[in-house]
Amino acid sequence: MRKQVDRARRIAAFDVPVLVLGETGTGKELFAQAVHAASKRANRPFIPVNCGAIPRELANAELFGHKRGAFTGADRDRDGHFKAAEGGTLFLDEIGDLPSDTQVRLLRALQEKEVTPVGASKPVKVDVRIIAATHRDLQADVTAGRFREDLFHRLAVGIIHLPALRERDGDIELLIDHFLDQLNAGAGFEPEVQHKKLSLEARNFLLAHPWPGNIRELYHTLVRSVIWSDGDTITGDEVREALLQVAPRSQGVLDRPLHKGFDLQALLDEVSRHYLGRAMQQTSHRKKLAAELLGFPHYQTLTNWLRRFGLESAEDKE
Ligand SMILES: Nc1ncnc2c1ncn2[C@@H]1O[C@H](COP(=O)(O)OP(=O)(O)OP(=O)(O)O)[C@@H](O)[C@H]1O
Repeated sequence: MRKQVDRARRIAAFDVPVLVLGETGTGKELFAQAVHAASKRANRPFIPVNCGAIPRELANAELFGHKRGAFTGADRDRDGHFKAAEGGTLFLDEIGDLPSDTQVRLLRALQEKEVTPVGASKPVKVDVRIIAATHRDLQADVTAGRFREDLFHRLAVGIIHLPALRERDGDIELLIDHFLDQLNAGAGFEPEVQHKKLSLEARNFLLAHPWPGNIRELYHTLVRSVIWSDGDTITGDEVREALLQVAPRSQGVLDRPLHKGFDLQALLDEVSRHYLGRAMQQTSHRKKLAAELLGFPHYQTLTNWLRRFGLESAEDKE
């Protein structure tokens, strides 16, 4: 984590695109804001955009703007997010969700420093720094042909890789104390000052949890613990109750309705893909360890499966 903070500091000083990778809730947006705040663009706008939330057919118009009459419903000229971020930073979250023609336009914007609004005949100059982020394995998306390789390299000039909370030995405890202090000091609650502490059991439970939702999940679990606990000492049971368990997506594979069009092979592929991805992530892409975790007798088997599912990544090691 320290290495990534150091990297962010250095990158901030150079006006290059940045790609922030990390699971959900690891602090990608917070890092993007920090890079912006430490850059020479600090007093210009920081515009966050969630690419995953834009309907595919509107992606170009949302980002680059459109002219009146460019499509049904375009009743006037509209500026896009690029224009809004002029002179500042555009934070493109979930960049992996952008449709391929928008990826082409974005690459052009990065290379030529100009964008063409939908329906316009001439490009306009823009001065915007792009910070992109994704929780997906973008390198695997490139290998599988879902994300443009040229755009990936262009964005990854400044690359920051945020570790999952469970990989940050010792930091969970620091964050627990930090958030608890914040909540005790008020943080918008009534009564304004509290003296909530964690029992040893509660603390040990929090330290042992794998935190798939990372820092966001830890923070909200603590908020619920503080609100729900009766006394000044938060008990193990209260913390357990405050932790909202989200069932992993693979759960329920045995309960899918059997109907016409049911595709057993697709379901098996979904499960395989899920566990392959998890094994690679958990072993920091060390294939021998991942093969062992998955119970493959030979590690070549894993290599074959990764290829089959387009999950090979430049980070893979023996
Ligand atoms: N180092 C940190 N210290 C304190 N709070 C943090 C830290 N990192 C992240 N957070 C908090 O955790 C929450 C999630 O952070 P953020 O939104 O930056 O994550 P993200 O990786 O962009 O998530 P997503 O991929 O879901 O958009 C925010 O409330 C943020 O303030």
